[in-house]
Amino acid sequence: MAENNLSKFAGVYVAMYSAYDEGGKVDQARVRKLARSYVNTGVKGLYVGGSSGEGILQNAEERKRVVEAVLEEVKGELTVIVHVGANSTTESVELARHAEQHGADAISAVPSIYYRLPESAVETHWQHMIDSTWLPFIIYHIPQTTGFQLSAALLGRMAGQEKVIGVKMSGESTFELQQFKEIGGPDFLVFNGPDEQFLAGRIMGADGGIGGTYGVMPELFCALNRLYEQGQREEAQALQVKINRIIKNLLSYPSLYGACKYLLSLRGIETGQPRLPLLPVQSSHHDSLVTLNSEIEELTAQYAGSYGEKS
Ligand SMILES: CC(=O)N[C@H](C=O)[C@@H](O)[C@H](O)[C@H](O)CO
Ligand SMILES: CC(=O)C(=O)O
Repeated sequence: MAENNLSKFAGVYVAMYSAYDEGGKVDQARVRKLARSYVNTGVKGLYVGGSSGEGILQNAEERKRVVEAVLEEVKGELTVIVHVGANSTTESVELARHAEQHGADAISAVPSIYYRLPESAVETHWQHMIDSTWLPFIIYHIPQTTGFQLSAALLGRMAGQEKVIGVKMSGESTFELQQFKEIGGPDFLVFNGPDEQFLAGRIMGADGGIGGTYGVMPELFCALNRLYEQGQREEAQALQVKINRIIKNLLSYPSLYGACKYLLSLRGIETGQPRLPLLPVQSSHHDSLVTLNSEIEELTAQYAGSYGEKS
């Protein structure tokens, strides 16, 4: 099994936003349209219900409706990883079983948040999810938001299980990323989290990336990934710099997701507003986002010429 994991799962994954109607309810038709828009961009798959997907701001029924819509739309065309982490273990297990029943390719989870849990509690939490399905499991490590530091010892114990195939490394240290790869071994997948460091993460051993801003520029991240794989270091670095100007711009709005969702709406893909407490974009920001959208589209067209074909 282990050898196939790398080829089955390595690659670029959009951490997909959720889509709501104008009243803020999960809108399955909109979710499907958004998921469909990523087919043929070159991405390997979708990561559903994570940070960008606002899974922790939704109740279990809403999360299930998002997952069902994505899987009905793109199952078999894109690899779908479902984030099932919820604060209670029971709810996480329920979501894990649901993801399996509906044909997800893998599940993933953050630790339970709010309580400052000892490592043994987080381990138990994850273990219940792992044991509840036959699906591969990917740890979601994002210490700057969860406060949980994944130790080398716990990672080692987790990676030693056949079902635990990888870690999404959203911490900012590429040294730690490299250590995770070393602990997990060559067949253990490490996904780069910080989009701003995609290239750095790949150089230090990441097998791909899962990121929120990929959702508004998937082709650019696929181009970056290909430049890295083809050994075109200077071109890859130049593209990462251009991408980072876009990300820096996106991070200047009241919420990153509000800005990204507005960009999508400019392309005819309506996903509603982010959920409070994540702030919506304000009308005073519309003009600058229209300009940013044109910049992204120009850059995408530029790179489509030389690197846009799916390899
Ligand atoms: C902290 C956080 O949410 N990190 C995300 C995932 O790892 C990234 O995709 C960022 O949203 C992105 O790098 C923009 O800073
Ligand atoms: C960014 C990311 O990976 C997430 O939104 O889950």
